[in-house]
Amino acid sequence: MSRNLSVAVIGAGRMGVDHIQRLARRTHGAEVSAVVDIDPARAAAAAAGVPGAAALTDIRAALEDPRTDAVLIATPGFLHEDALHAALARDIPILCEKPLTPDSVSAWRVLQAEEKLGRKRIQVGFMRRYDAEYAHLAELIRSGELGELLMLHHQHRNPATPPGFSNEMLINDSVVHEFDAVRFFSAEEITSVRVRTGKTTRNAPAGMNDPQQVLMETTSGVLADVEIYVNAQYGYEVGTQAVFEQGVVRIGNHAGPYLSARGRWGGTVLPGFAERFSAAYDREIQSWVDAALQGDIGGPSAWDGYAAAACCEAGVEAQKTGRTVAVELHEKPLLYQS
Ligand SMILES: NC(=O)c1ccc[n+]([C@@H]2O[C@H](COP(=O)([O-])OP(=O)(O)OC[C@H]3O[C@@H](n4cnc5c(N)ncnc54)[C@H](O)[C@@H]3O)[C@@H](O)[C@H]2O)c1
Ligand SMILES: O[C@H]1[C@H](O)[C@@H](O)[C@H](O)[C@@H](O)[C@H]1O
Repeated sequence: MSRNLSVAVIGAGRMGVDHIQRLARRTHGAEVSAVVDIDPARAAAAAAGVPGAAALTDIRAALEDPRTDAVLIATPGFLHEDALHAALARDIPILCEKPLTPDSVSAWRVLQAEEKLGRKRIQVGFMRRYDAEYAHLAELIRSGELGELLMLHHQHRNPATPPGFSNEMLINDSVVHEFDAVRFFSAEEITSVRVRTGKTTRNAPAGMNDPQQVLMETTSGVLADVEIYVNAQYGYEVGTQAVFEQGVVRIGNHAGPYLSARGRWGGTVLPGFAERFSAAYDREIQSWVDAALQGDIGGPSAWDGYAAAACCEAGVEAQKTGRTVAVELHEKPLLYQS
C-alpha cells in the first residue's frame, strides 16, 4: 500500500483522543479517517481539526466505509470483544488498547476468530514493550550477558484512582501491565499468582486495599513481585529491578535529568502514564502502522492479550481467596508460535 493507512479510532475518551493526535500529527504513513464515539459531541470534538476525519457514533458506519484500512479500539475494556469481532469480520489490522477483553473466555473467542483468518490482525496496546528502557532490559536478558534472569521486582504507583476504582480493577487495569511485562522479559508463561494485602493507606476509597503485593512465577521458576499502589499521591512511578546470575539491572523510577540548584539536587516525579510513556505510545503506534502497511502486526498479539487476561483472572481469584492460584491456558495455536 503506497498511500497512508486510513484509521478509524473507536472511542474518543482519554486514550482515543491521545492516539488521534498521535496518528494525525506524529505518525508517518497514517491518517485518521473516522472518529467513532457513542457520544456525538465527543466524536465531533475529537475529529475537529483532523483533516478528513468523519465524526460517527457507530462502529458499523466506520467499518462499512471502504476507505477504512484499519481500526484502533479505545473504548472501555468490556466493549472490546464486539468491536474486535466486527473488525475481524472486515479482516483489517487492529490496534486494541489493553485489555484485549476483560476475561479469558471472551479473549479466547477473539483469538479463535482471528485464527480462522489464518493471520494475525490484532495488536494489543501493551505499550511498555516500546519503552526504551524496557526494550534495553529485554535485549540484555536475550543476550545472556549477565547470565540467567532469576527475579523481577516491580513497583507500579499511580497518584490516585478515578471514581469507582475497585480491588478487581487494580489487577485488571493496572497489574495487567506487569503480567505482560513479566511474560515479555522472561519469554515464558506465568504459571501461578498470589496476592497479599496488608496495611491500607487512608487515601484509598472505602473497601479497597492499597497497596497490594502480587507474586508470580514463570514456567522455569523466575519469581516476580509487584508492589501495586494506586493512591500513592506523590506522582506516577513505574520501575523494575531485574536480578541475574551476574548482576542487577534497574529501569524506570528515577530517570533523569537531575537538577542541582537552589541548594538542592534531584529530579522530577512525572504526574501520570501519559507523560511517563509518551515516547513508548509513539513508538507503539508507529510500529503498528508500519506493520499494518505490510499486512502484519508490529507487537504483542491476541495470544499475549489472552494470556494476560488469564493471569488477571487468576490474580482476582488470588486476591479474593488469599491462595496461590494456577494460571490455566489453552494450548498455544500454531499461528502464535512465531
Ligand atoms: N495503555 C495504557 O496505558 C492505557 C491507559 C489508559 C487507558 N487504557 C485503555 O484504553 C481504553 C480506553 O480508556 P480511556 O481511559 O480512554 O477511557 P474513557 O472512558 O476516557 O474513554 C472511553 C470512550 O469510549 C466511548 N464509548 C463508550 N461506549 C462506546 C461505544 N459503544 N462506541 C463508541 N464509543 C464508546 C466513551 O463515550 C468514551 O469517550 C481502555 O481499554 C483502557 O483500559 C490504556
Ligand atoms: O489504565 C491505566 C493505564 O493502563 C496505566 O498505564 C497504568 O499505569 C494504570 O495503573 C492504569 O490504571
